[in-house]
Order: sequence, then C-alpha cells, then structure tokens
Amino acid sequence: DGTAKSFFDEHVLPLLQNSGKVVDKVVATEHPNHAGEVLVDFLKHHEGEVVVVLGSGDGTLNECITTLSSAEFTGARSGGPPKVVFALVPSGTANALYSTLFPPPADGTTDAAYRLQSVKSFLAGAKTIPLTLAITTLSSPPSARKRPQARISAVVVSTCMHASILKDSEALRKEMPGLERFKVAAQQNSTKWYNSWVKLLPAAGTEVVQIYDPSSKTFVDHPESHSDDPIVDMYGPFAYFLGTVNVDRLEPAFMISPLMSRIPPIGAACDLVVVRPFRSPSVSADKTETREAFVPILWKILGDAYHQGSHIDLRYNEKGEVTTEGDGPTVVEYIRCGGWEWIPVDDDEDAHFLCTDGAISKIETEGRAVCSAAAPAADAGFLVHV
Ligand SMILES: Nc1ncnc2c1ncn2[C@@H]1O[C@H](COP(=O)(O)OP(=O)(O)OP(=O)(O)O)[C@@H](O)[C@H]1O
Repeated sequence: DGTAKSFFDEHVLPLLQNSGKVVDKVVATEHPNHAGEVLVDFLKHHEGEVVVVLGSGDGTLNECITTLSSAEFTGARSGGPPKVVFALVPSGTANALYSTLFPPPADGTTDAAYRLQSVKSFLAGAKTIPLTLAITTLSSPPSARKRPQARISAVVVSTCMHASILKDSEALRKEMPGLERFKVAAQQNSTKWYNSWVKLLPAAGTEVVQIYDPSSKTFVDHPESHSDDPIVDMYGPFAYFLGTVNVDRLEPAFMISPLMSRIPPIGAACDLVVVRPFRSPSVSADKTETREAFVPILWKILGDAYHQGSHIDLRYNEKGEVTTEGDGPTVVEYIRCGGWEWIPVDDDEDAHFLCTDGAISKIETEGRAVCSAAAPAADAGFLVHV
C-alpha cells in the first residue's frame, strides 16, 4: 500500500535497534519478485536460522515462499528447503494472513501498535506457528506431454468469482490502491457461472471429507464420502469456489472461511467455500434470467462473510428464499478436505482461471488443477511470529 518504507524508517528499524537486534540487511523492493531473490541470495551467503521482517501484503510473502521453495542450495543448506521465520508488518492491500493472526479491533483502526505485533513477538522470543502450504499442480492434457507446473499458496487458492475478481482488479490497482477495487471487480463478475468437474479428497489423518453442519455447528462426515470410497464428486455450475489455508479471512473484515480459526484443523487441511446455484430449489436451469436472479443471493453470501462469516449458516427454504431457519439445503457448502481437483469444461473459458495468493494462472484447455494441503517437515518450512 506504499507505506512500508516510511513505516520501517520510523518504527520498525528503530525498534529493532533499540532492542539490540543486529539487522544484517535492509532492502526496499524495486520490482516484482525482488523480495524472493534477495532472500535466496542472503541464505546462500549466511548460515543458521534467518528471520525476515517483511513489510508487505500476502503477495510478497508468497513470492518469498515460492522462490525459496524452488531455489537450489548447497553446503549446509542442501537437502531441502530452508527454515525461515517471518515477522510480518502488514503493508499490503488485504493482509489476509496478518489480520487472521492478529484480528483488528472492531473499529478497524490499524495504528503502529497494531502493525508491530509480529515484530514484538520476535523481539520477545515468543511463539511461532508453521504455515500450511497449498500446492496446486496445473496439468496440460496428457497428449501435450508437458511437465505439470506447481503453484504454492499460503493463503488462498480459488477459481470462479474470486479468481475473476483478482484477475480484473489488478488492472484497477493504480486507480484504486485500496480494497475498493475488489468490490468494483466483483460487480463486473456477478452474473458469471462456471462449469467444471470437481473431486474432493480427505485430509491426511481423516478417513473422509468433512462438511460443516449449521445445525450442530460442527463438521460432520460428508454424506458422499465413505472410508472405503472417500472421494467426493461435485458437478457444476459453480458460482464460487475458494479454498484457504492458514487464514479465516481474505481482508480484515471479510471472513470467508471462519472455521479455520473457530474449529482449527489438526493437520494440513484446506477449507473450501463452494456455491452451486442449483442447490436452490428455485434454480433448475442455467439461463441469463436465472443468473441475474441469483446475483442478490451471491451478494447476501459475500455480505454475510463481512459479518463474522455468518454466510456459512444460510439455508434455502422451499421457495428458494435465503434464511437461517429450518433444515433446507445450505446455500454455501463449507468443506474441510486435504485437497481437490478442478477440471474445467473445455468451452468455458472463465472456468480456466486459478488464483493462488492473488496471482492468476490459466489452466490449459483439457487441463486440470489439482490442489493439496501440505504441512512442513520438522525443522523445515516457513514459520510466522505470533
Ligand atoms: N518496487 C516495486 N515495483 C513494482 N512492483 C513491486 C515493487 N515491489 C514489490 N512489487 C510487487 O508488488 C506486489 C505487491 O504485493 P503485496 O502482496 O506486497 O501487496 P498487495 O498485493 O497490495 O497485498 P495483499 O496481497 O495483501 O492484497 C507484489 O507482486 C510485488 O512483487
């Protein structure tokens, strides 16, 4: 958001200095991926544990993780990705990870004290938490005989509306540096539905895929996932399809996957938020009018995500109206799983976009995206001071 340099000069660097911490290197990024390059170079020339005080949003954290994961190290650092500890200073647009780890006060004020919490944890030698990574493999059709491409996320992997919003909002960044650009891009994409085949896989350590049940407010076994055949098939059209790791929100107030913090997973798991319009008793065909009629429901879901994530308790009544009463079908399918496959229908171009922590990739025609949540091995991986 353009504040990182002055905030570091005024607050972060003096605080580190006054606390007796030796700062080996200070870098202001000059181009995309600069942070990752600096970090790899630093690790190649220094031994031991490295702490990175990172003033950025989720996108730059992702660049660091992605670059480190694919870099080749020699000597003491050979044999796998290094362990790197981050102290985060939120300085991006959304700051999803920081605002999950340090929920902002209800009035939304994010003063210097708010932004320095992870750094203060580092100075106090306090707790770190390991990041779960979502690894998405983008495959070409088998006939292309090309190597699959991997994308790493520490926050979000999405298709459908969210990927379309992120794709379109980047073009608006200069004009609208704040969160507003996501709302404008959402308007532009509100009537799109996306056609794809989906498979859901259970998380490691659980036999079956789990789904949230608003009546008991807990996860229950997905009715189509059984220990002898745990994979769940899902058919479209989809309006929303988004998975998170580590975070319960994508912006300070937009709590799209609230159960990540309310019912934290035990191992590596991904929380999926899926909206399929055909779950509504009043939707039985994919036509322009039905898509338009569904827009208010989509806004209700996204609006309720801004109200402590209450969208996960919405149901349809028999007329297709949205309510929090009764036992009708849930409007949102909130799933906890170990991973998923997204196989877009060939002629649906919009279904081919994938968002990984804000970066957009295109799935090739006849290709697919396969995502799985992975926990770091002991003494490796990426940790954050909390
Ligand atoms: N000097 C620079 N010039 C141009 N781009 C830069 C420069 N420094 C960093 N970048 C790029 O700017 C982007 C900003 O990403 P970052 O995640 O830090 O902020 P954000 O996207 O606003 O936040 P969030 O992901 O939390 O919404 C990154 O892609 C990064 O590579």
